[in-house]
Amino acid sequence: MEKILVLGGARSGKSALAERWVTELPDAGPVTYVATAGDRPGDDEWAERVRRHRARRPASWRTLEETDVAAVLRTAEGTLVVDCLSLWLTAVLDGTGAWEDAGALVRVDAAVDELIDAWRSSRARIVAVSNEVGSGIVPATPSGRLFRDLLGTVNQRVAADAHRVVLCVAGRALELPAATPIPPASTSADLMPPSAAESSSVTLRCSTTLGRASRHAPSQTMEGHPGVPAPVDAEAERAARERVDGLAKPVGSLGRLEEIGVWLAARQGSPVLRPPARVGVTVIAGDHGIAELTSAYPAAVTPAMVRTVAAGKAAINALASEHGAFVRVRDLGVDADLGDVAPEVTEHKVSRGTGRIDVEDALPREQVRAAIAAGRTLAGDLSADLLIVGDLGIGNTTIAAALIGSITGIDAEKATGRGTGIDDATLHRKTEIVARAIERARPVRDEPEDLLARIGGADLAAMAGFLAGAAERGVPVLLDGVVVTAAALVAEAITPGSSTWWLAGHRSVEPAHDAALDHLGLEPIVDLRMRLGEGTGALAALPVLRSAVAICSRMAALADLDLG
Ligand SMILES: Cc1cc2ncn([C@H]3O[C@H](COP(=O)(O)O)[C@@H](O)[C@H]3O)c2cc1C
Ligand SMILES: O=C(O)c1cccnc1
Repeated sequence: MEKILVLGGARSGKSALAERWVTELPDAGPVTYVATAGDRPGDDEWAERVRRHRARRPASWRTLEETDVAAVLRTAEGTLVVDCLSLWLTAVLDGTGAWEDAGALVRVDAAVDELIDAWRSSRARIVAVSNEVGSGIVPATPSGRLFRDLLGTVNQRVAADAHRVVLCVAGRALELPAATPIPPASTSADLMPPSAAESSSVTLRCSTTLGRASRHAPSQTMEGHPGVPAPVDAEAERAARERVDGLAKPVGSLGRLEEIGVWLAARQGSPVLRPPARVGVTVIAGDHGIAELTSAYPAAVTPAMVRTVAAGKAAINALASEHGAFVRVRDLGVDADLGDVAPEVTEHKVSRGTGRIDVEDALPREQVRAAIAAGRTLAGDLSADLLIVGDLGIGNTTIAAALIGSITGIDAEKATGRGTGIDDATLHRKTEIVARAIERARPVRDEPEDLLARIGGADLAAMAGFLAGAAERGVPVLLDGVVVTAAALVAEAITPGSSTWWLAGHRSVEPAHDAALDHLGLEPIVDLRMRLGEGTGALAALPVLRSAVAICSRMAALADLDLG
């Protein structure tokens, strides 16, 4: 059920807001108010505060004075207001003696882990209130500093698993955006947009106070089974459809947004949608033997663009920083030495370029296998709850056309496009090369590894492994353009049924794209006449996906309209 975190300073209006929300809920069911304040014998002012709070609440609410919040969350049904996590933390510090004894911090850690676990798994709808205490100057006392740091971390961890987080200031609520440009402690620094780089050391330091400040999406903690896509939650899908149909609008009037919302609910495993909190873009680069014959640009652009993505200055970086996604780039098969960019950029490199696919194999089968495995690893080593993979490599639209032609059966004339913008003579040559590649691949068109060895490349193989790996782990993917969708066709052959975890982000100008999408039964979300790759078309669709989540999670029910 829905989890909401309300943050704010003292007297910001946070408790009143939480209570008002719950009072106004049409389907709150039985409401339990969990007061974590505890007694303060002999403190009359405190007793008066508690009395005032109580008087404000509806008489039908049950009040539970309880500091073991985790136990309450585990067994609760209906709706809970937990007020507040800061007093709960105070009680934990009191109970463990951790104010003075640093050795007792492990027990605080354990209590926080337990709370987070209960928050995540609780069947109740929960509105939790907590203090935002980090804005002032550094407290003068060690206990003040300890409390401030611990509470900041608790708030981060609770927020990471909340459907909504709001910040109250002066009695007004500010809805906090879902995506936070802060990488989890476990991932490498190359996921940061440049603007976040300065604050990263602070972030990582804070997040280790309690071991882990952010969680992996549940599906990410599962290894996944090679060759088998994770199941989707049909019951969540049915319940989400029913919920969406019952919102304050004519049935079906929000069109594709409704479909996307229901699709995502089935993959998140809950009819109550959560906006994607961490969107990870992995750009996979490689060179191709045919490039000089079929592209408008020289192959030297590939390594140059890898550097540009790593520097945060490519189109994909611009879109990602605008829409709260992280970008990393990996060289799987660039025909240049990129070891100096950053060690992780070449961590999975398997080749330098490929053979000319019209006359020879692209690469040996062992390299294909290694690249597929690398792709699977890359899909699993991010704590992202929405994945995007992008392509980078001069000549790669030729490879895409050949793969799409081989798998879907469309001929080279239909499959071949102008890529980066080639002239008629180059288009003619490219079409012949694609036709010869399709011919060479005919005997192995149903064998993904052999097909990639003949007419693919390390980058395409890694993208295919990535897309299969995401489906095996149960992480939704937004597909990009023609190159990524060519890899998706291969991934569907590696792990049949993978496409159930993918949404087509956009429709590329490249002619083979439509055939590939049709083959997969996918309908693109946007058509902006884009033809770049890098993952840009997928990111162009991300705001639409967020819109779908917004309508599905924030609207009133039709049944609650006051028709006089
Ligand atoms: C500066 C530049 C940046 C790019 N970013 C992606 N691509 C895209 O265009 C290339 C594929 O088109 P073709 O098959 O015609 O070579 C790939 O690098 C692809 O990622 C780029 C291309 C260029 C020139
Ligand atoms: O659709 C794509 O992915 C694409 C199109 C042209 C050039 N590079 C990529």
